[in-house]
Amino acid sequence: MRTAMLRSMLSRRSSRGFSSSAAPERKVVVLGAAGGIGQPLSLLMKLNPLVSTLSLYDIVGTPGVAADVSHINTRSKVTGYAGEDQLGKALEGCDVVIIPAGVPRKPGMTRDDLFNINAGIVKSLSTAIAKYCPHAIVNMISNPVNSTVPIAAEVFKKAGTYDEKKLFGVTTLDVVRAKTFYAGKANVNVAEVNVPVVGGHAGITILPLFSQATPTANFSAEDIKALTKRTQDGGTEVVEAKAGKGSATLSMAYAGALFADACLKGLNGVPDVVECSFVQSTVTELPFFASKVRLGKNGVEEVFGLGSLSDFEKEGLEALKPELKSSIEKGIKFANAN
Ligand SMILES: NC(=O)c1ccc[n+]([C@@H]2O[C@H](COP(=O)([O-])OP(=O)(O)OC[C@H]3O[C@@H](n4cnc5c(N)ncnc54)[C@H](O)[C@@H]3O)[C@@H](O)[C@H]2O)c1
Ligand SMILES: O=C(O)C[C@H](O)C(=O)O
Repeated sequence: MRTAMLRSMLSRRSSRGFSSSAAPERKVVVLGAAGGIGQPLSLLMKLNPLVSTLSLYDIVGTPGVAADVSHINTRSKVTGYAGEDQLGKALEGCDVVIIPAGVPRKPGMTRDDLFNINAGIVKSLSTAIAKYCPHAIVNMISNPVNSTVPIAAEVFKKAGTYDEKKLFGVTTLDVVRAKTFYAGKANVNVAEVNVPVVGGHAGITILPLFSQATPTANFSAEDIKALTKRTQDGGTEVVEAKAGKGSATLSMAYAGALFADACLKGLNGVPDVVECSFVQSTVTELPFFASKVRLGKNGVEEVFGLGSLSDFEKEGLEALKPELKSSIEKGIKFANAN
């Protein structure tokens, strides 16, 4: 897609209520900016008129990405930071921190197989966030999200900076996929489709609520089962197609940019910004759970309940709880043991 088209698309989405010159100053940082997700996500954040300062951090490779992205003639000023000694500068004054830092899956792996490497990365980045931008909104992309979000929460609690309204596991890609697959099957305009996706972000913990999808479609139980499975296995579909060269990067960058844009709109006081996200929750007995949330000036303004579920979805909900509970507990245990 040509840059002008992308820019106009994003600015139409983003500037509701603001021209870019009237929008408040907002600093956004991408941690892991030189990676497969980080690079296209940095591009999309550069196109977002709600961003005034774009900070790009990675352990290596960020100067090149930052120089490249910085030539795009949009509002934000871009700075690249490479290596741990520059992490503080990258984070200072940030309103939104987006974290796609960490290793991706290869075929045959589960997201939990990434825990051993990514848990440590997320823990050290969260420690730095608590120190340098304790009031920032955090968008966690690094897998396994079901564990990395609880890790960040524990780190922030220990540092005395935890604000449950400001920590988000990014599950937007599940919603993006559910919308695409539903629209394709129903043969309706995907731009008009809405599907809540709840639970977590791994396998059966991803629970799309097709009974609440709009516009409604008359699908058989078998169709719903197949759509649910395809949504749950969407990440694996990409991992297998990439055959060892990583997982979803482009669709994830799109989803990450959508979610960060929603957070910025919320911060800027745009009303009725609602997205699904994995947050601290009392919707079920689990301490973290993805559901629809309303975003506002303080981050999460309201966590919505699940609404009415079909019998199939009720079964899915009960089935996902043990796995999600154990992934959450694994994250909490790691953060407190190390
Ligand atoms: N939430 C989701 O829906 C979703 C979707 C796709 C991928 N992911 C996850 O996102 C993560 C990144 O995927 P990718 O394809 O971009 O991987 P990648 O390997 O292409 O990029 C990761 C980047 O992180 C950087 N990095 C490593 N340690 C770091 C640290 N301590 N600080 C800063 N940067 C660091 C690497 O240098 C690299 O540039 C993976 O864990 C993947 O599973 C999540
Ligand atoms: O599947 C993965 O490992 C990456 C990501 O979580 C996804 O859903 O695409």
